[in-house]
Amino acid sequence: MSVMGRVALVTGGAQGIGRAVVEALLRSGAKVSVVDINQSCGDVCKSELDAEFGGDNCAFIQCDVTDGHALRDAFQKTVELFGRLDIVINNAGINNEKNWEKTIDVNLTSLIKGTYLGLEHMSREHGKRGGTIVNVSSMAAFLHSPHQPVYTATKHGVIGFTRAMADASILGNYGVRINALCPAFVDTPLLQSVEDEDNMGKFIKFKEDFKRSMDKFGVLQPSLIAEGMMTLITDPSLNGAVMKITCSKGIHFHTYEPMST
Ligand SMILES: NC(=O)C1=CN([C@@H]2O[C@H](COP(=O)(O)OP(=O)(O)OC[C@H]3O[C@@H](n4cnc5c(N)ncnc54)[C@H](O)[C@@H]3O)[C@@H](O)[C@H]2O)C=CC1
Ligand SMILES: CC/C=C\C[C@H](O)C(=O)/C=C/C=C/C=C/C=C/[C@@H](O)C/C=C\CCC(=O)O
Repeated sequence: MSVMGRVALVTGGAQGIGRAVVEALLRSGAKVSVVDINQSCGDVCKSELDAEFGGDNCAFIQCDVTDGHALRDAFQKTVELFGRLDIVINNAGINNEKNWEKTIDVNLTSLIKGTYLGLEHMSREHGKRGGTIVNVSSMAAFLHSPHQPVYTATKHGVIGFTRAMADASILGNYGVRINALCPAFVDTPLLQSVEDEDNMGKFIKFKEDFKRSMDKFGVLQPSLIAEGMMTLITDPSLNGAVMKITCSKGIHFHTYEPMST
């Protein structure tokens, strides 16, 4: 599927992985709505993207994804601005073991809301023409990081939810492909949260072990994550897929055994 002329909404799109994905989409001819809580970062992002890709191709919508009404408005505004919606990237995420309830709210609850809103705007069930959703999980879902138990739980949850919804989409003939992306460590501002007790909470005492884990597994560049993301967005054969991206194996897929009776 070509993304030329298609419309995408990317949560957490103002920096890091989200920003790299926004740029990849714009480069391929999509129009993109950047939905992010950070007004100043979003303003800088918007002016830089306007300079590179032209002013009519991208919008910044300031929105806290945990505010259900604001998130609904962000979807609506995207459709009003660009006339349609084809691609939803639920990417916004935080690492906060101290305020772990907020981590569940941002990383899982809001991602579920974003998926349901995406379906309202794209599913054949709602009289729409179909589309694609990618939910951002993490390799933490496979390595159950002892430095981030709640973060890890949210990323497991993202995979379970995504795979169940992908099956629902087939059963319900939604015409929407739903996939998950699991990067290992990526060089973004999120990595700085390892230094901060306000984020790590009582697990700050494992900080050095955490850093050893980053040294061991390496740190990826956001551009590679955007490359994997574009495959999930454009490959029509992918639904319920769980893409992993690691330094050792690059872009690859997790395989599941078929369910036995
Ligand atoms: N950086 C890494 O090592 C890895 C990151 N991930 C996941 O990738 C996704 C993106 O992470 P990064 O780009 O690394 O993080 P980042 O911190 O660089 O960027 C996250 C973006 O999300 C926005 N955001 C945070 N809370 C929000 C909220 N309540 N409402 C709206 N926007 C909000 C931030 O303002 C920021 O622009 C997250 O889901 C993260 O869990 C997964 C694996 C590894
Ligand atoms: C302070 C950092 C905050 C948030 C980011 C968070 O820690 C996160 O999501 C990071 C996850 C990193 C996981 C890294 C693991 C990498 C593992 C691989 O190299 C293992 C090798 C192969 C995988 C096996 C397979 O079948 O693919």
